[in-house]
Amino acid sequence: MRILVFGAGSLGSLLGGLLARAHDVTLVGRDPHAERVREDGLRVEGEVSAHVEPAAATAVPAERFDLAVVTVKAFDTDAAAAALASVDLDGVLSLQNGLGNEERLADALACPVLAGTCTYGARLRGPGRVDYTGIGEVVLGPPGGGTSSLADRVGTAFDAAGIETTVATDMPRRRWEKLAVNAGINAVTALARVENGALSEGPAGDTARRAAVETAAVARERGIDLSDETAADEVERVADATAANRSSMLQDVDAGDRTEVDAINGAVVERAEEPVPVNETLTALLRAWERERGLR
Ligand SMILES: NC(=O)C1=CN([C@@H]2O[C@H](COP(=O)(O)OP(=O)(O)OC[C@H]3O[C@@H](n4cnc5c(N)ncnc54)[C@H](O)[C@@H]3O)[C@@H](O)[C@H]2O)C=CC1
Ligand SMILES: CC(C)(CO)C(=O)C(=O)O
Repeated sequence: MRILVFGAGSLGSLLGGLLARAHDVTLVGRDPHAERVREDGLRVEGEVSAHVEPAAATAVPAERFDLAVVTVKAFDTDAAAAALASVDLDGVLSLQNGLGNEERLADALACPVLAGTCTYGARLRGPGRVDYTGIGEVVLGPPGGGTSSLADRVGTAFDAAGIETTVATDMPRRRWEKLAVNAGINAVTALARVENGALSEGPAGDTARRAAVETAAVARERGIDLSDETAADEVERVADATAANRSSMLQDVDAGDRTEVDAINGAVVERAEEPVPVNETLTALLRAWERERGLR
């Protein structure tokens, strides 16, 4: 399969590196990372060690691809969609966190767009080097649910590359469940400057669970079968399972970078029909932090 990975940072480089073991992969990212991959290949270290040599560029090549995997941060999705609009593609898969990415890609592109959630852990360590920090899985399928031959083909391709993959027919529920987890964990750990494990016993755990429960209520307003208990239990389960993690949003705050709060807690606030005070507060505080640093 000819696969384009658009947004070759941490997650895109890890998955692109794993996919390159079985497919013809082109990474689109930024220099110096893209340049080093062109010169010396890509080194995957951590849970798996590999040295692969995918093509790498800073702009989309004028070639045909069977699939584009989108792994830019949510606030870069519109630019990614604009860049992909000129590419001859059979399909697109978003593996981004947050809500709205698939819809924005589908609005801009003629080919089918698949939704995806990813619990692999990845961290770009320097040009040409990516750390595989946690084994997870990719779940993918049509954004509105149901089956598709594209989803089946992509699932087979990911399996062939040794990526733990589930082709799902209930992506709407899975996307909202992942959103509830991120709405609970990411913003709270970023503001408190704590690792995910601090939510299990500490005072911030209740805030995380309440943000997730608010998210579940908004999901039910939109016909998604997601209970308060499931949302709260998933926050606790994931926080325990990733206890030593600094969440991606905390890593963004650590680095002084823009966060994905608009696509996570902000997306809950934007879609809520009833007040969601915890998500409103988390969104406002992170936006204030970003504004203070000229990030928005
Ligand atoms: N890193 C991880 O372990 C996981 C990340 N995610 C999600 O995956 C998405 C990506 O996350 P990360 O890889 O951590 O972010 P990242 O910031 O490391 O990677 C995104 C990359 O896309 C590049 N990019 C953006 N626009 C571009 C353009 N127009 N042309 C070329 N390159 C462009 C950026 O330079 C950056 O290197 C986010 O939505 C994140 O929440 C989900 C699960 C795990
Ligand atoms: C599941 C969790 C919270 C793991 O840290 C994550 O997806 C993230 O950090 O973005």
